Amino acid sequence: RRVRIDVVTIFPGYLAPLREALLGRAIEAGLVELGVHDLRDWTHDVHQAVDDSPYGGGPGMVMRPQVWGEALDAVLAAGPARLVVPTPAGRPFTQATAQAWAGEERLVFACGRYEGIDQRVVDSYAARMPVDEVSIGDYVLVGGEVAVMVMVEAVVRLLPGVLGNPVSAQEDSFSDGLLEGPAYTRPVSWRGLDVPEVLRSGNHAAIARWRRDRALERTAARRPDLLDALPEDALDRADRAF
Ligand SMILES: N#Cc1c(-c2ccc3ccn(Cc4cccnc4)c3c2)n[nH]c1N
Repeated sequence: RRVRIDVVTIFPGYLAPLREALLGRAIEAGLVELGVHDLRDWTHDVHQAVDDSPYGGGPGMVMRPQVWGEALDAVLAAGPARLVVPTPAGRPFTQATAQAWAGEERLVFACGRYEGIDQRVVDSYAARMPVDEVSIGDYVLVGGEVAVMVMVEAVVRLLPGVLGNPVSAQEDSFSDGLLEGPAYTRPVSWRGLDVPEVLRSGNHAAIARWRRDRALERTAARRPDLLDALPEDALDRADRAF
């Protein structure tokens, strides 16, 4: 099964890193097909204008619907797809979102800039296909390109054959609802700091318990919201010490 990913942007060069390393190999292996399109290819004026002033006033500029409509009609002509529009006002993009999208045949990402894209673009396509307005986090970026890089990486790593060691969905970090605990490798002592004894004990039950305790401790300290979101039966008696 292969996934076709198309990205429309006024900065196609911004997406070049997608063709490096792991994702680049997935593309070469034919697991992923990636198309990056310059939105300005669908302008017709000498200035290649893609933005205009916002109705109702306010700061900045808004991206014009006509150009986006022609670009997306052209890209979507290749077949049905899920349209993804990154925006600070989007629903949170989570591991669950990545899991869901990993099952799609085609994803088309519309990267906005300025203050975003005229809302009628989303509204007009939402009438005929799944359209997701998503945000990768509670901070403000200048455009959607970085968000698309994040989302494409999170999705493509889930595709069979992409990762060398295919972590199963339930083993993936965040899948048990807790943060990953600390990791260690050689040397056993480094700048006066030693690897925790238990990890070298060979006692796999003790190691599993220690790792769970560290994950619970870290989650309670850094992401208490994740603890609150755990299903009732997720924490056993030993877990409740945290
Ligand atoms: N996903 C995501 C995002 C974005 C994001 C995404 C697309 C666009 C297109 C334009 N802008 C700039 C902009 C627009 C409106 C207000 N403020 C800034 C973007 C920001 N910012 N932060 C995130 N987590």
